[in-house]
Amino acid sequence: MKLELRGITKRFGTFTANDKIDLTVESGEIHSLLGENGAGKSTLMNVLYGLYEPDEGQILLDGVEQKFSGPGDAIDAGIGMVHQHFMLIPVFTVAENLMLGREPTRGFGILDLNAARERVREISDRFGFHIDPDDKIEDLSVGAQQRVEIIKALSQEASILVLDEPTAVLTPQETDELMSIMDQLRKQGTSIVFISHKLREVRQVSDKISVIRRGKVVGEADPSASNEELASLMVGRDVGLSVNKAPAKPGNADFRVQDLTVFSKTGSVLIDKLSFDIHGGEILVVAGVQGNGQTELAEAILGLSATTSGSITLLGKEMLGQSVRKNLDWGLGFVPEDRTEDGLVGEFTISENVVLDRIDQQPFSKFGSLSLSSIREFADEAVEDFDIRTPSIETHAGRLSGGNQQKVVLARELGRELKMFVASQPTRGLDVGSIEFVHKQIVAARDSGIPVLIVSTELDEVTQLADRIMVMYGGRSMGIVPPTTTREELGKMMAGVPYDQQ
Ligand SMILES: Nc1ncnc2c1ncn2[C@@H]1O[C@H](COP(=O)(O)OP(=O)(O)OP(=O)(O)O)[C@@H](O)[C@H]1O
Repeated sequence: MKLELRGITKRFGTFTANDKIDLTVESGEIHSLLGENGAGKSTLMNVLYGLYEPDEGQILLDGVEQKFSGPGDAIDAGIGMVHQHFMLIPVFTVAENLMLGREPTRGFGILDLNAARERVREISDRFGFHIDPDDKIEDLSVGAQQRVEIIKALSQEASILVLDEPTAVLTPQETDELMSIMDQLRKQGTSIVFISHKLREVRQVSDKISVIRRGKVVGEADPSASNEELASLMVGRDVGLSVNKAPAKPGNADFRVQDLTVFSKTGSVLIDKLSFDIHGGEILVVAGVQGNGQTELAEAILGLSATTSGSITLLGKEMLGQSVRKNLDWGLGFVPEDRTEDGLVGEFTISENVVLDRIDQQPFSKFGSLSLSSIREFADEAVEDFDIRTPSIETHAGRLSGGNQQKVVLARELGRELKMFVASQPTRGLDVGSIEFVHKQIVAARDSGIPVLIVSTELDEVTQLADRIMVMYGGRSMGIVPPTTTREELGKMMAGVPYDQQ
């Protein structure tokens, strides 16, 4: 089915998020939308999916104008959307989730469980998804859950599929699988609108690329264009795609982890007698396929893990067994993996979010009362320094684009005196210009002389940012290696082969 968006304008108050956007997606075409954080990509897709009513403009499918008053209408017209945060019910099976189908208010899509099972099998076989209709969602990997979302959309006869940053949460292998699924879907005539900040993927999979900047389409790019060309078209300036940093000048081993063991609620071992240290003025990047203990390591440092043994010390002080609050007050800057769950309070304003856990401290509180001018001043600086695209510092954080939410968290955590900085997936969802900026900030934190621990699944980020790399597999370290280690060697470590046995 051919999709045409003509002159779509969407305003939020006085702010124009989409400004007369024209976009044509041919039948069986993969059309990528490229644009910096806050450019208006998700807003445009929400208009297409009936979540927002445009202030101006038309949506045409095969030349016929559509009026959507909600997602139900868009689904009926053949539009499917795979959200970044999945809409599946974890305790139900794949087939049961399909039965629930559609939007909650619209009742059931497929009423008969056997029919739903059959539908899952048929679609899964046709595209090689390897999904069993009786699998429980909570038992599936993130990649498999995403395939269930795609099955759900296809079971509703979607002929236009919107994938909004689908690879942000995937492992490299899962990303490859998704790319080949997209290719299959295209061959069978499905049109796909693909949103990603990863230029390599966009170039690999697209038939066409449209670039959006500040709410306007600023041009089309050829998939054969170089990463540098795409980046500068997107951001409007040249972007350094590699990290510029002087060699580390490591000081003392300020941060030490000794025999750290972390247990799950059910008693299984998530981290197994892990020992390593990080020197002041050094960046250690913890690499590995998601789910090998990296998240648990970050959480243990913060003070979130319930059952642990061993020790974690920063400048000689034991952190394990302390409350989160104590560890933050001691000088730990912490960026969690999931900004919307753990990093921000969506209903609070940007000003409130940048001072969140320090609101009762100097200079934000004086003699027991809040100093609104200090809070405002700090928030203005954060917005300026971190280039947070927002109508105002009084905007609710939940209203910001994904990448800009991440910048709010980073601004808060880097904007104070730190003794150590820990960040999980610090550039997830960020555009290339913002990644360049965040990497500079991380290097600056290192150069202030503190130990820095970064958890990342992006190999490019791992090798560019690290002074040393620790690869985790099955809750253990497969070795601590220099950033010059080859991708092949790192790949083997990620698959569970210790460096000294290669
Ligand atoms: N409901 C809303 N109310 C007010 N402003 C909004 C709302 N939704 C989006 N915006 C604003 O519209 C702009 C575009 O946001 P959008 O989410 O479309 O960007 P994006 O291109 O998808 O960015 P990212 O790559 O960071 O996900 C942002 O400045 C955002 O703050």
